Amino acid sequence: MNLPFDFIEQTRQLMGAEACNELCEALTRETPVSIRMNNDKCPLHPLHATPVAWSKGWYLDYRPTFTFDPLFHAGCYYVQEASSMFVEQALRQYVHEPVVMLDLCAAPGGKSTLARSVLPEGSLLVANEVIRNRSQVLAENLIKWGHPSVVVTNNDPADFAELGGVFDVILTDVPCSGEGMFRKDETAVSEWSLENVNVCWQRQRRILQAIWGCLKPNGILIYSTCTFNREENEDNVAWIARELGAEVLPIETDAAWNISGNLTGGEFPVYRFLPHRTEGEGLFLAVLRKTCEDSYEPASKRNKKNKPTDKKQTVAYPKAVTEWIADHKQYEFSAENGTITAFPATWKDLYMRMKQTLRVIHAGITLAEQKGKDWQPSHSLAMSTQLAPQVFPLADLTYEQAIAYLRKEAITLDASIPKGYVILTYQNHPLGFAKNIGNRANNLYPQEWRIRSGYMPEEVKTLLF
Ligand SMILES: C[S@@+](CC[C@H](N)C(=O)[O-])C[C@H]1O[C@@H](n2cnc3c(N)ncnc32)[C@H](O)[C@@H]1O
Repeated sequence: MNLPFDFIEQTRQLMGAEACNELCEALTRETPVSIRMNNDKCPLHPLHATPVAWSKGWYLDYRPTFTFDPLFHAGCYYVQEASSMFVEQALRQYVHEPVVMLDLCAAPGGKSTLARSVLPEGSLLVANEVIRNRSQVLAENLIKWGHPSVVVTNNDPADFAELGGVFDVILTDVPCSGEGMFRKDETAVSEWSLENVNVCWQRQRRILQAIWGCLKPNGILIYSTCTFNREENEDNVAWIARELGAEVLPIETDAAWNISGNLTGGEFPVYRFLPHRTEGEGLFLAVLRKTCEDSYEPASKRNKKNKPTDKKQTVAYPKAVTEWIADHKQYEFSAENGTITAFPATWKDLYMRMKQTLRVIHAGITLAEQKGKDWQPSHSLAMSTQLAPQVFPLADLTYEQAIAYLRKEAITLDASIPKGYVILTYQNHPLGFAKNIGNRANNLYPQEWRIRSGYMPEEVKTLLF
């Protein structure tokens, strides 16, 4: 890999010649493979793996063929590079009560799925992505993760102003110049320039400025990038503290983790993962508490004339559908435009406001979609940790059948499986629904999520337990 001359020069100035050389050498090495288990679905330890010290993640000694691992599609784990898992420490050390958290720049969903596993039960997570096709990937990953207290939106940061200062925690994992991704992503190297670093730090400030009023006074901001330069990191943290009004908070760490601190001589604590010192990609993270008292008033208070809501068609639906999830009394149900959704009742009012002001692309559990006179159970229900046991018959698939199902190919089930909607599982983990009509079963796997590759690796390495 040919690192840009200006990058080497900038890094040498920041950390000195020796550290810069070590970093550049580390950027030529193989990227470690790491995953995080979804403990709500699969609380197992992978084999041939070592724990990530600052998180509940695992480094694998081998590289599974994730696309061809049915458990990956079942949401049993997420493939995430290890440094990013440090967000877990920030949340565990500063969030102890149920909160409303916004992950503003969330796609593809690594830190959102992590946050959803770590937040105290009773919390609501709003995961947002401004780029439309990336927001679909975000929704897919959060649906597979299966937690019901999630809203996925596709909005520009400025759109959140109408909601008001409703968030206790905001994570801004901002778009950056990506120096920490150089060994993972060659385009990060080819697109890097000093001009782009300038564009990035200014864009990051605009994003922070736009969302700051949505954070409650005393709320927590987690600021992170995957780049090394000071402009996008320490300089931006100093700017947030000074211009927006915040104090920078420390995170307790273990010296053995080899995390580096502030490289600019500033007094405030920041956490840098440098690939020559820690086993992972580049990450910068800081935690701030909002000290200024200002936050946005919700739009309904600022302006009595509320935005007109979409004229959604509400329809009647069979109450039996509500029993497809466990603890259904904890949920509010709505049936709009041929889709039945269950959403945690605690957050009903906020959810209504989000539907009025934001582009919500997924929320809670999508239970069923209307097909003629029939209510067809949704994939989101199959993926949900709240799926009620014993409502649908189960059929456990062989590896070959599971891959065929995930490719959305036709499948035939054993004659003992009852007709009607069936949950197909692999190693007892739900993969999705099929409608068994006897001589064959209609494959209800979402078309857009299917495995597209016709290739089957000669040696299939899946995750080992
Ligand atoms: C570093 S990535 C997020 C990675 C993600 N947090 C994760 O852990 O999987 C930054 C994200 O910000 C989005 N983004 C780009 N421009 C943006 C903007 N102006 N405002 C908000 N987000 C933006 C990008 O599309 C990208 O998905």
